[in-house]
Amino acid sequence: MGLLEKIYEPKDLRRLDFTELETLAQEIRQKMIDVVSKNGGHLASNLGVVELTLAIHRTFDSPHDKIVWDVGHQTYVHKLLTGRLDWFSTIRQYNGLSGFPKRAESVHDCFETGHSSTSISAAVGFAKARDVLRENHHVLAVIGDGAMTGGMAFEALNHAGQSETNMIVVLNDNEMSISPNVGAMSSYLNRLRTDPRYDKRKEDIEYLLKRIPGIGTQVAKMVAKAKDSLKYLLVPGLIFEELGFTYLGPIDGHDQALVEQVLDQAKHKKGPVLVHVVTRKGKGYRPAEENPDIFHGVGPFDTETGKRTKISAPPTYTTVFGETLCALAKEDPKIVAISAAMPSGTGLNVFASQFPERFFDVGIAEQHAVTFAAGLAFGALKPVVAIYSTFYQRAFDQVLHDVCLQQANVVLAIDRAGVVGDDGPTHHGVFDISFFRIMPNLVIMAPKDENELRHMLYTALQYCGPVALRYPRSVGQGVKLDETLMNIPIGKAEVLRQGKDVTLIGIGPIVNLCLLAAQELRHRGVDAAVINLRYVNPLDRELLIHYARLTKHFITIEDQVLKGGMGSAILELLEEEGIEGVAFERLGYDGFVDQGPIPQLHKVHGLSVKGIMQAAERLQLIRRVAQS
Ligand SMILES: Cc1ncc(C[n+]2csc(CCOP(=O)(O)OP(=O)(O)O)c2C)c(N)n1
Ligand SMILES: CC(=O)[C@@H](O)[C@H](O)COP(=O)(O)O
Ligand SMILES: [Mg+2]
Repeated sequence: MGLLEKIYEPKDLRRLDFTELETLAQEIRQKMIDVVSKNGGHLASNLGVVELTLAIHRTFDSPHDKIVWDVGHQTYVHKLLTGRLDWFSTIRQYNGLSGFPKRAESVHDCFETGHSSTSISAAVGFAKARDVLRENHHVLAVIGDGAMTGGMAFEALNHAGQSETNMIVVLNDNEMSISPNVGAMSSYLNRLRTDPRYDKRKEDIEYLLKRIPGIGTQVAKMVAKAKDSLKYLLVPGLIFEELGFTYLGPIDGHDQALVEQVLDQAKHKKGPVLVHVVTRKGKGYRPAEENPDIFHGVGPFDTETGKRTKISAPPTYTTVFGETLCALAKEDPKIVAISAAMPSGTGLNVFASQFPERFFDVGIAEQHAVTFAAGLAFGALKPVVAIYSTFYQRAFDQVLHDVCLQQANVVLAIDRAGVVGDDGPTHHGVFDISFFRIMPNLVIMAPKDENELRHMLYTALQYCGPVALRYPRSVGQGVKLDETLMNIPIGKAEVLRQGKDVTLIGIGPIVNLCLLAAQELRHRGVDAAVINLRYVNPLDRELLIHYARLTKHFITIEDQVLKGGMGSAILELLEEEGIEGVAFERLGYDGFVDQGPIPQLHKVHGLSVKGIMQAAERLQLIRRVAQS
């Protein structure tokens, strides 16, 4: 039995000495490497916080003390130390342990995350609640340097610094977001990390003071006590100090004893404290240390070599998007691209290397990314902002107020639209049609395959006004890619199959299921039309009205929540047109969706041929479909 098996709750850690802790840290790293090599997951970030997490749990008393993790992708160590070792092998799997903090999973997960830069706000909330209720516990936010680039983090620092409440922000600085970290704050942290003057000057000043005849030693002692004022002497203008925080650091986050010592110091200070901890992303596993970006969120891999299992598959939508954008940008020098800290995830890394002056990584700042794009557009450029669907939720008002209201020529590329798989409910991109569809002036399109994606991107860049283009996380359909790109008329759907008994309508690649279902229905004597809607806004009103009158039965399917989605848009259209008597079935999600493999999630939620057949049965077009 290893040491890890003997840790049932965090307090078990407190009886270990530093040699045992070193052994435990190794066991934790091995466990994470083994499990993530099978399930996939956020390995590098977790390897980097082993000593830090041990130190936090040894210094503080969770769940009495509140530990709020930012993003939450680095909570595997925390999970292993808080009674979840037995389920750890199920992490990120269907019905398994979540890859992020989950309140329902443990009392030690006091706040759920997945989206970045929320931890300080939540921690101020916990701290203020404690103050109001006159309770007595510690509150910590653990935030990475990447997450610290997000606007919410600055808003919360601003609030916390003035509030004078007791709370601790642990800044885990590994110089990395998913890719190398960007921005002025990152440069500032780098200056703090690398400034040799801090320790040197402190020693020099103490030495000089001690040499003042008669009173030197006394003064040196007084100054050493007044550490904060000494620090002002040494590192003037520390941003965090100016904001009202006591700044402690930078310290080596892999020095177990030192981290514990400084956290303990922070614990006894009054008011907000920021502890700046320097760690190495991927620490302890060479492939991850060498490629922290690849091992940020990694699929299954060989633990010996760190190599991913290669499966031959068509290119992903993301890859086709990135390559098509580069091809178009070669011809048009006005095209520029913007990423919010995800150049490789969005396929814009290729653009970044080909057109470095025309590429902008703004950090984890989706709101800024969108308004910045509006500014670029009014400055006569053609900006393409590529953000995951789930992270566009952050930029709702910027799209509405800064892009749509002013009709800015901005292309909003919505990557990871639809369910995304193992990251689960925090990351599924299943709301964007609903929240974008209500925005006046916004054209919304989604391709049925990667070839259509290319034409749509071309169309979006030709169009005058805001366009949103949504596509999923998955690999493409493996179709041939046309060399010459063409405009797809705005608001025109595509009839994939004629039919007179029922109309199956889909948007995005999920529409391909309708073709398969139409064949099945044919065997059952039902003649189904299939429409690739292409545009949710504007709708192809004429075509939809024609098929409503002809078939009188509609089945819609979308990789999206039902409320406010594509099916809802068509229902609204029928109502507006006063068309009655159309029997309607909508397939999509009803609320948050669990984690799990994408095909399984589709199946569970009826986004399948069987699901369409069952819908046809409910419409009484066919008799009962066999249950399996
Ligand atoms: C709002 C939002 N945008 C983008 C992301 C994607 N994302 C997840 S982790 C991450 C990098 C975080 O870097 P950091 O906080 O430094 O943590 P590290 O992985 O380095 O430990 C990004 C960009 C996100 N989770 N939330
Ligand atoms: C934690 C986080 O938000 C990202 O790391 C996300 O998991 C990336 O998802 P993809 O794997 O789809 O790029
Ligand atoms: Mg980081």
